[in-house]
Amino acid sequence: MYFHALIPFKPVNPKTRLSCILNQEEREAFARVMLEDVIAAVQKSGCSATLLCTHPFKHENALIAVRTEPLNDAINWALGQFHCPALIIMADLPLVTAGDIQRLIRTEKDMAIVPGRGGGTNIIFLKKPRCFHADYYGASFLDHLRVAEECGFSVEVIDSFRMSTDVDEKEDLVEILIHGKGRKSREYLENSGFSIALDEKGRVRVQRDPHKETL
Ligand SMILES: Nc1nc2c(ncn2[C@@H]2O[C@H](COP(=O)(O)OP(=O)(O)OP(=O)(O)O)[C@@H](O)[C@H]2O)c(=O)[nH]1
Ligand SMILES: C[C@H](OP(=O)(O)O)C(=O)O
Repeated sequence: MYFHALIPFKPVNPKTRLSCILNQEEREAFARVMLEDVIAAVQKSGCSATLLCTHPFKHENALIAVRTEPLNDAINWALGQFHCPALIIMADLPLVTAGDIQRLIRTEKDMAIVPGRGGGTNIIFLKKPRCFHADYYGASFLDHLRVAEECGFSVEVIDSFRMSTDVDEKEDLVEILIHGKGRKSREYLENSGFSIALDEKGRVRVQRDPHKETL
């Protein structure tokens, strides 16, 4: 089945929670390569991509809508335009695969949802998007379940390591370095001097080659 994927994307000064290890130029480049990984998976799954961007942006494989309002307002504007099922997928999920996306769009329920760690929402598939409204930030996963209930939707919650791994904090980079084989995001991190190391308690963490640090 062929569906439309809506990908919110902030190209300017994104991923501020990574400011401790990446400067603004690097965060913008890193956000773009994560987006590339997401678009590649979306396209391979047979879906088309529309980027809902805060600023003007170009991509050869995606339609662009520039919306300057806050995230939820921008998504809710877009949902109102849909006459067919829609996928909302965040741009910071570089481990996602085409098979993962197909798993969502094949749901027999009215809605499929993938939680992010810490209470967030990483992906939503909606058969009737016009009835729904987005409520991202905070414990958005619980909020989206509540909205689904108000809409009378049946819901499938999808448990998936790859889809639940959103990249917000420094610690999340470990997952890309370990599980991101073939991903542009992993290549970017490796070329920027990142690698994994063990801390004194034996936990895996990221480290950066001081010669490639720019902060
Ligand atoms: N259209 C739109 N997309 C947004 C906006 N804010 C964030 N996004 C996108 O929404 C997704 C999830 O956002 P966050 O994880 O908070 O990303 P972020 O705002 O770049 O990161 P932080 O500055 O660390 O909060 C990512 O795909 C972002 O690119 C916004 O105001 N409008
Ligand atoms: C947009 C927000 O992302 P987070 O800040 O949890 O990564 C959410 O999932 O509600």
